[in-house]
Amino acid sequence: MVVRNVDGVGDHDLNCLSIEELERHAYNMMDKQTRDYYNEGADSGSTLRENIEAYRKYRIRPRVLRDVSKINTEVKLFGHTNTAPIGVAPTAMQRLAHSDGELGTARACRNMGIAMGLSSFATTTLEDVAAECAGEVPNVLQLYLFEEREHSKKLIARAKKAGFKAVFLTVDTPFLGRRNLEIRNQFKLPPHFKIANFAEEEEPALADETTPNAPNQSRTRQKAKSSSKPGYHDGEKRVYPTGPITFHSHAANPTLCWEKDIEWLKEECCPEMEVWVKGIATAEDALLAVHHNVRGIVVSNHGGRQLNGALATLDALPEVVEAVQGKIPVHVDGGIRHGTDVFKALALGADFVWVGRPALWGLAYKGQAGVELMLKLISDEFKLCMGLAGVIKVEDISKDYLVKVDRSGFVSRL
Ligand SMILES: Cc1cc2nc3c(=O)[nH]c(=O)nc-3n(C[C@H](O)[C@H](O)[C@H](O)COP(=O)(O)O)c2cc1C
Ligand SMILES: O=C(O)C(=O)c1ccccc1
Repeated sequence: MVVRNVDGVGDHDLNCLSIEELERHAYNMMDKQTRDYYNEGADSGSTLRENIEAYRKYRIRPRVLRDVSKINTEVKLFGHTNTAPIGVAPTAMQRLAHSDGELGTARACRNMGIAMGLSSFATTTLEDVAAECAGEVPNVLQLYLFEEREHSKKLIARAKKAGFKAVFLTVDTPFLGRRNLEIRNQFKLPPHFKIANFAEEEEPALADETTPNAPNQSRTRQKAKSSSKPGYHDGEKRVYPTGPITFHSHAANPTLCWEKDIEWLKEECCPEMEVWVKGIATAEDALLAVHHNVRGIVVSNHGGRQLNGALATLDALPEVVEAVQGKIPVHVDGGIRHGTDVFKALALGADFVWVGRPALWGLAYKGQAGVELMLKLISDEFKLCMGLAGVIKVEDISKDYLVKVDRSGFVSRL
C-alpha cells in the first residue's frame, strides 16, 4: 500500500520503509540461483559482513540550533547535478532480478537524478541504457579490460558515441574471487539472457559454460591461443581466453598493470571520457592512481566478493583520503544500507558513495519502481540525517560530526 507521507515529503510504501525491509522482500522474490549469486561474498563472507558492520563503529555528533530549514543534498558529478552524493554501483546481469533489468535501473536513476554505473556484463546494451538517460544523469560504464584489446576498444568507442561520461576500470579482479554458493549451484546465465554488450562476439556456448572458480574445472575449456600470449594462470597451464565472451571467462584479467594498461586506456578514452579506477583499497595504490593521472578512484572491495579478509571499505577510506589530499575525487562503495551510512562515509572524506546490492533488491521487489523506492529511501534518510545533525550543505559534512566507538564502548574524537 502506498500512502501520502504525513510530513509531506512524499509517498511511503508501507510494506517497505527501509532497505533492511527491502532486502527481506527481495529475498523472497528471487530464485535461489539469483539470490545466492547477488547476495553472497567470497569464501566465509567476513569482508562482506564487515563492510556493513564498519558503519556501526561510528556515531554522529549532532549540532543543534542551526537553521536547517533549507537543506541542499546536491553534488556535481561529471558536470551534471546529482540530487544526492549517491549512485547505483555497476552490477552484472540485472535481468536476473526482474525483466526491467538495467533499463529499469536507468529509468529509476533518471527519475531520481542519480548516477548509474553500468556493468560491462549487463544484460542490456549500453546504447539502450544511454538512450534512457541521455543528458540527464551522468552515466558511467564499468569496464573489465580484456586481454583481447579489440573487444575493449570496440566497447569504449561505443560508450563514447553513446555519451558516457566516464569509465570505471575495475582493478580488483585479476582473478574472480571464490564464491562457494555460486560453485555449488553451478551458477550460469540462463540461455534466454545475453551478455548484451558482447552479443555479437558471443557463441551459443554461453549457456553451458562451467563455473570458473570451481576447483579443477576453471578455464581448461578455453582454447590456448599461443603460448607467448599473456593469459590466465590455471594450475600449470597458461590459457588465453579466446572463446565466446562469457562473464566467467572474461571478467578476470591477471595481466593488468598501471604502466601498460592505464596509459593505453587513457589514450583510448580521451578526451571524451574520464578514466577512473574502481577497487582501490590502500594509500599506496591511491598515490599510484594520482601519479598515473586517473581522474578519480572508488575505494571498493567489490562488495566483499573478491578478496575475503580484505579491510572493510570504510576502514580503508581514511588512509586513501589522506594520501590523495584532495587531488582527485575519492568515492567509496560497500555496505551502504542507510542514509546515515552515506553521511558517515562523507564525514570520513569520501566525495560520493555507490550502492550495489540494494538496487538489485529494489529491482527484484518491483522492477524500476523498486529501484526508485530504494533511491528515495536512502536519499530521504540522508537528507533527514543532515538536518538532524545540523548540516545544510554536503561540503560541510566533516569528521567533526563523527566519533568512533571501540569494542569496549570507549568513544574517541577523530
Ligand atoms: C551481483 C553483483 C554483481 C556485480 N557485478 C559487478 C560488475 O560487473 N563490475 C564491477 O566492477 N563490480 C561489480 N559488482 C560490485 C559492485 O559494483 C560494488 O562494488 C558492490 O556491490 C558494493 O557493495 P554493496 O553491494 O555492499 O553495496 C557486483 C556486485 C554484485 C553484488
Ligand atoms: O559477480 C561479480 O561480482 C562480478 O563482478 C562479475 C561480473 C561479471 C562477470 C563476472 C563477475
